[in-house]
Amino acid sequence: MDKIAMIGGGSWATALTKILSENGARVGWWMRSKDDVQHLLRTRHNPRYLSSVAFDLSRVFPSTDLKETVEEADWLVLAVPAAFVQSTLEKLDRDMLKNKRVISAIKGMVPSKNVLVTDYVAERFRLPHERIGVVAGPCHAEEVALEKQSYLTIGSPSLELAENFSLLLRNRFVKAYPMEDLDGIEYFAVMKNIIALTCGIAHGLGYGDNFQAVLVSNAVQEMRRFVHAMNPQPRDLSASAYLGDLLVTAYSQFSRNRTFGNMIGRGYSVKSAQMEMNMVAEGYYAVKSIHELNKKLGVHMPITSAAYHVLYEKISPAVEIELLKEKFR
Ligand SMILES: NC(=O)c1ccc[n+]([C@@H]2O[C@H](COP(=O)([O-])OP(=O)(O)OC[C@H]3O[C@@H](n4cnc5c(N)ncnc54)[C@H](O)[C@@H]3O)[C@@H](O)[C@H]2O)c1
Ligand SMILES: O=P(O)(O)OC[C@H](O)CO
Repeated sequence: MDKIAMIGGGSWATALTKILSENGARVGWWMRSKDDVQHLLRTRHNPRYLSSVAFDLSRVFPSTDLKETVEEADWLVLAVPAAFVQSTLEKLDRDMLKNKRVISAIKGMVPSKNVLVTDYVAERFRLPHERIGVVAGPCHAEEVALEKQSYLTIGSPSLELAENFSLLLRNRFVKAYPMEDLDGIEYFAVMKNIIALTCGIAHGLGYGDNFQAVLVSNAVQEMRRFVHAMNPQPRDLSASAYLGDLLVTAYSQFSRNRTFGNMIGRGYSVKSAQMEMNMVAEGYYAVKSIHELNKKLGVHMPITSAAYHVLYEKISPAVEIELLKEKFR
C-alpha cells in the first residue's frame, strides 16, 4: 500500500485525498484545525471544503500532528496555498524527507523568496529535483467531488516518479500523464492565476467575452515570453498542462482567482475581497513575485504589470484595463 502524507485542509487537498484514498492508498491527512480533524473523524466529511465527499477512515487518517503524518509516509503531497508553505514546512527537520518523494500540488510561489515551491523544497530539505514533482493540469476540486472527467499532468525531471504518481491518481474519471517539464509547468501554473484574476477584473468592470478572448490570447504570448526567459526549452504550450490550465481558471465559475478579480473589478478593496472568500486566490501573491522577478529579466508583461498596479499600487482597475486595451492586438 502506498503511504501518502497530504499536507493541507483546503479544497485541493480534499479532492486529492478522495482520489488517492479511493484508489487504495493510505492517506495521512494533516490540517491545522483540531476542530476540522475532529469533525472528519466523527462524520467522515471535511466541514469546510467539498463537504459532500465521504472518506473511508480505514484509509484516511486526519491529524494535526505534522511530524507524525510525514514520518509515516513515502510520498509527501503539498496542498496548502503557497503563502503558507514556508511556515508549514519549517516545522519539519531538514533530514525528514531524506527517503521520501515530494509532490507539490501548489500553484504559486513562496512569496518571501519569490521561488518556485519545488525549488524551495529542494533547497530546504536538500532533495534532488529527481525526487520532486508537481501536479498540474486543468482540474477544479469541485469537479473532482462531482466525479466529472478530469485530466492531470505530473511534471518531474524523473519520468519514473511522474509515472508512479500518475498511477496513484488514475481512476474512472481521472486521467493522469507524466511529463518531464517541472519548471515550465510550475511557472505556467503560477502565471495563469494572474491572468484569470485579470479576466475577473475585466468582467467585473463590464467587459465581455470578446475582450476576454483577446486578453487570454495576449496572455499566452506574455506567459510564453516569461517562461522562456526563466527556463528556455522547447515546449508545446497548447498542451492541457499549460493552455488547458489557463482556460479552466480564466473561464470557470469555480475559479478562485477569477472570482477574486471580479470583486476587485466591481470595486471591492483587496482586503474586503479576501474576507468575502473562504478560499485563497493564489494570483494575488503571484503577481508580486512575478513582478519582482521580472525587474531583473525585463520581459514585456503588460497584463502582469496592470494587475500589479491595481492590487499593490491602488491604481484604478478601469484605468489599467483601458491602458491594456490599447496594447492588445
Ligand atoms: N482548488 C482547486 O481546484 C485547485 C486545483 C489545483 C491546484 N490548486 C492549488 O492548491 C493549493 C491549495 O489551494 P486550495 O484551493 O486547496 O485552497 P482553498 O482556498 O480551498 O483553502 C485555503 C486553505 O488555506 C489554508 N490556510 C489558511 N490560512 C492558513 C495558514 N495561516 N497556514 C496554513 N494554511 C492556511 C486553509 O486552512 C485552507 O486549507 C493552491 O496552490 C491552489 O492553487 C487548487
Ligand atoms: O481556478 P482557480 O483560480 O480556482 O485555481 C484552481 C486550479 O489551479 C485550476 O486548475
